[in-house]
Amino acid sequence: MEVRFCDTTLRDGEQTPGVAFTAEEKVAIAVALDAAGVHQIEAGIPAMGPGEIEVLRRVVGAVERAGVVAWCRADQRDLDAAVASGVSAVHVTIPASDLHLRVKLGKTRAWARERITACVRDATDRGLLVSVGFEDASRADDAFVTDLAGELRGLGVTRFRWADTVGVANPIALHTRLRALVEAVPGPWEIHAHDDFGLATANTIAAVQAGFTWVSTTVTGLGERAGNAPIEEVAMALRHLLELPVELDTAAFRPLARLVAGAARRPLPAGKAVVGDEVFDHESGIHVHGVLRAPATYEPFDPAEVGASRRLVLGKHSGRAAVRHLMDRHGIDAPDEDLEPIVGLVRAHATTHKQPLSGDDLRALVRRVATGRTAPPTAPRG
Ligand SMILES: CC(=O)SCCNC(=O)CCNC(=O)[C@H](O)C(C)(C)COP(=O)(O)OP(=O)(O)OC[C@H]1O[C@@H](n2cnc3c(N)ncnc32)[C@H](O)[C@@H]1OP(=O)(O)O
Ligand SMILES: O=C(O)CCC(=O)C(=O)O
Repeated sequence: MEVRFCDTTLRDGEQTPGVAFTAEEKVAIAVALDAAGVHQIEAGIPAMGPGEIEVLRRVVGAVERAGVVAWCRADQRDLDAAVASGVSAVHVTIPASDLHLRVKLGKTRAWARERITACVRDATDRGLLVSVGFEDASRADDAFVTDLAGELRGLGVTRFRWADTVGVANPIALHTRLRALVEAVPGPWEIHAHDDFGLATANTIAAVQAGFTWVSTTVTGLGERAGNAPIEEVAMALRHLLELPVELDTAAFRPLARLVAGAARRPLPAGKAVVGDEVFDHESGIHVHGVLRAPATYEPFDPAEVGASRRLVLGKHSGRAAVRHLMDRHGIDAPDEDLEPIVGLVRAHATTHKQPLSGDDLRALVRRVATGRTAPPTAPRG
């Protein structure tokens, strides 16, 4: 089974407070996502007005392989705007929880049923492909969602999105709930997870294990509040933890992450899983000792798979194997008896400077140890 990706960097990603992409940035990100092989790009919200409609038109014109979908409320005016944007697919969202229906909108479940049914009919009559999103599904009554999805499936909905809008799902309970849902209403289901408790990727994987075949992701997890499930994490976890085929160009993730980080003005953390600058660095003595024998000892996959390379760095936690390896790499020679004192100086240097040592730093420390060894003993006092 191949899992399909609907990337929403340009919709939910851009909803991150303070983030606003220009038209050029949106087109560039869409083209990069397309080149990376995502199946569908959720490119924006036509109801926002003429500016967004024009950007959507440009994205539709620029993307070659992926489908482009416009996000809509369950409102005919949003569908009008989507048609004006030139997309052939719309994603129409209806709040599913009573909290959202009653408290936020002052509406009932009957209203939701009537409204989304009318929108789906309207959209299909206009020749649009329609997916339906259940907003706040994780806090909704499962029976309501199941019944409504069953009714809508008969109207030609291409897939359903189950949204954990405020990130409150937990992977184990989610798996049970979603498996029952897929059994009751077979067909494509998409998971849209938020990361408020740091569980967006875990919940996305759990949904796939439950039978969901589409995942909603954003580059680096950009999105409302704590964000969404990061495309790079979900793709690598599907491939390596579930051993599912992932046909995306995973080497594109790192340049894509930098493109989005720049456009979003949100620096990429060095330790960001898969795409951070330093996630393939090793410093600890035991790790470097192992990696020198077999990288798999301390790496879950080959960094080359995402266009990265491993670095062995010298720091406070280094051991002799790392020091010897880096001395060899930099063409520095020293007898084995010097290794222990060199490691001691490496620790002290890293603690003082709070960064990995360069080749020149190491050379200077090796020289210091050699000088201390060969220096004549100081004369005793007195
Ligand atoms: C969980 C999510 O991420 S949902 C997506 C959220 N994204 C955004 O809100 C970003 C873009 N949004 C916007 O630009 C604006 O909110 C617009 C253009 C959609 C609407 O703007 P406004 O007409 O000024 O409405 P406003 O933002 O104040 O309130 C939201 C409106 O949408 C309605 N609404 C909210 N969700 C839905 C829905 N799924 N279906 C139908 N109507 C909905 C609300 O009832 C409210 O309409 P009302 O004022 O007629 O009662
Ligand atoms: O598209 C949907 O249906 C869900 C909208 C969303 O972003 C969310 O609920 O978090």
